[in-house]
Amino acid sequence: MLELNDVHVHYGLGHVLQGLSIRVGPGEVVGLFGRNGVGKTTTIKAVAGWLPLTGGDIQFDGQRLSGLSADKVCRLGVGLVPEDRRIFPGLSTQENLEMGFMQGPRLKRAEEQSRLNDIYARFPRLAERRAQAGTTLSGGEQQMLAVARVLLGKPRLLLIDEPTEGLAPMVVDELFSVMRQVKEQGQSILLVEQNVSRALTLCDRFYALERGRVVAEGRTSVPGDVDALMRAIAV
Ligand SMILES: Nc1ncnc2c1ncn2[C@@H]1O[C@H](COP(=O)(O)OP(=O)(O)OP(=O)(O)O)[C@@H](O)[C@H]1O
Repeated sequence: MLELNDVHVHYGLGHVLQGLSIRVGPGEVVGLFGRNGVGKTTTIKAVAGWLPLTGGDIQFDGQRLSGLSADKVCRLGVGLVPEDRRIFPGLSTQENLEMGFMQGPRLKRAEEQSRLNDIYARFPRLAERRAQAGTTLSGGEQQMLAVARVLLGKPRLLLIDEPTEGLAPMVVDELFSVMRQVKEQGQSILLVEQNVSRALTLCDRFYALERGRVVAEGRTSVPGDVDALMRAIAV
């Protein structure tokens, strides 16, 4: 479904992704792990069309993503939940959610309403706070809002960057349960997460990165693969 082939990304002279090749299959949850600064966020941003490639290519369902704008990538069914959540100041929770419709194909008002109702049923705390300014929600609620906003567009692939960073254990549980539901509905996820052991309970497969390249990969169901991952990312 998603395929990165020999991808290179530079920030000026900094060669951050140095020939990265990974893939995500339909319905799969794939973890991207590694120490700070190895290029995980850069990978997510490159897929989402936020950063240009300096080499290689990215395919999604047989279509070339590299070179497309972030907007076009989104319309093809790739939803990004960025690390910094991007809650719009001055907008209510509901208005923040509705921004999720701006990026996808144009929908009839009735379809938008029905998707909003589904989201509020799944995220009752957002329903209770629909009129509250998005930036005044708690960290956990803001993260739920960022995930819910992307889910409104019904992407086939979600890119989720460190969703649980700085959140209380109960909120982390909730987020993992939301991601599990997403998986059960057949949507794919490429997940960057510092809480590796927790992420492994959700992921089907994983990659470990080191200096912008894959140094280990495998399946969570294979203990030897997990051991190799843990060795690769040990500090
Ligand atoms: N806008 C930028 N300009 C210059 N260098 C950057 C920029 N963004 C990231 N980098 C550098 O690129 C490298 C990879 O960063 P990236 O954010 O992809 O790492 P990461 O694996 O996601 O790390 P972390 O776990 O700390 O978020 C780092 O050395 C970082 O300092």
